[in-house]
Amino acid sequence: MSEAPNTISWTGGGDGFLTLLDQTRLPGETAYLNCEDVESVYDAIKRLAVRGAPAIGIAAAYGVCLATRETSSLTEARTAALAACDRLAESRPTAVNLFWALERMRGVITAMADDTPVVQFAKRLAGEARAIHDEDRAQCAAIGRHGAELLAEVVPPGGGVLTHCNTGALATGGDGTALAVLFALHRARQESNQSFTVFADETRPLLQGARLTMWELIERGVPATLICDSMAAQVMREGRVQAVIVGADRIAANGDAANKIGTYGLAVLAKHHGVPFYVAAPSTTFDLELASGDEIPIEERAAEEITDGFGRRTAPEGAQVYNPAFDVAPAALVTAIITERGVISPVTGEEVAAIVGTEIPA
Ligand SMILES: CSC[C@H]1O[C@H](OP(=O)(O)O)[C@H](O)[C@@H]1O
Repeated sequence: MSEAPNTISWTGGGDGFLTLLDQTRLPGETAYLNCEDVESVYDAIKRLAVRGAPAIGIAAAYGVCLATRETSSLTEARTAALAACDRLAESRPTAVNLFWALERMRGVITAMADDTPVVQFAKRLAGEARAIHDEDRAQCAAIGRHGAELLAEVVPPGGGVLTHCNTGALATGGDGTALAVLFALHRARQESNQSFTVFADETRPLLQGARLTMWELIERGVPATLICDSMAAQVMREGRVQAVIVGADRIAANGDAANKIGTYGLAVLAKHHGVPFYVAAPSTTFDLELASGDEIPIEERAAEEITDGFGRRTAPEGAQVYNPAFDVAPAALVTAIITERGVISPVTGEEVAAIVGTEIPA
């Protein structure tokens, strides 16, 4: 089983640079982007060269560190870093991890004493970005542990688990969220040869499932079957799936979870077929200021992602297109939310508050 891909890495100290595995080139090419300014990080997030709620936050945190290059005074460095936070916050609207990470960087920027040398300021920023990265890595491992324990009771030997989009090492600073659970369950079952199959939805329009999840699962030796999004109902009806597990980009205080478009439909299908539906996400994906999923901003993306999705135009000129990148699974359809702090079940505002209502580490 090969190691996790090097999705995001920072080279150097305060004057370092960010390297991103360009996910738009996978699985055919393993290509890296070296980012030395804020705008290149903004662009990488915008076009999903780096993607996935936790990974977006981590990349943005490192992006803020790039703002201090070419500055010679603390005032100049602080102004540039705060402007970087504002710019990176404009990249994508739904994944709350982006805004959580930027708020954390703003806290460091504003707390810095006025007589701090620029070199020390830059070093402190890089240290905070690295801490955000390291914390997410540990959160992924904990989500994997909690989730594998839960799914071990639900997925029999030779059973199946369906997942949507990509929630692995490519989407986080560690092994992933939903995929971390599946990697951990696979490791636990390897010794007794009681494996299971992952059914990966291709996840139109950008095919994160076909391109990225299948790549991660194959690389890690996890049995996987690729299906079209439209096949999920049939696969459940045939009894091939004993659980559905997905990630999240923003979870409201009542447990409503926004995730890649198509997730809401899977939650409805799972309910209809009596299949448990799990969401895996770190506490940094919760937005307790939002009472329900109705308040979660849903990103709409370019029509060309649908009309030109296979390298050629597949829809007639002038076709009207609607391309929401996310939808919301209501808490009532979610069996449990698996976090690094434990499992939220039943999914109610009270249970959410009990597990993540405490102070989210700053
Ligand atoms: C571990 S969070 C992954 C989450 O992010 C994905 O969205 P995108 O590929 O647009 O960044 C999708 O919603 C995944 O569940």
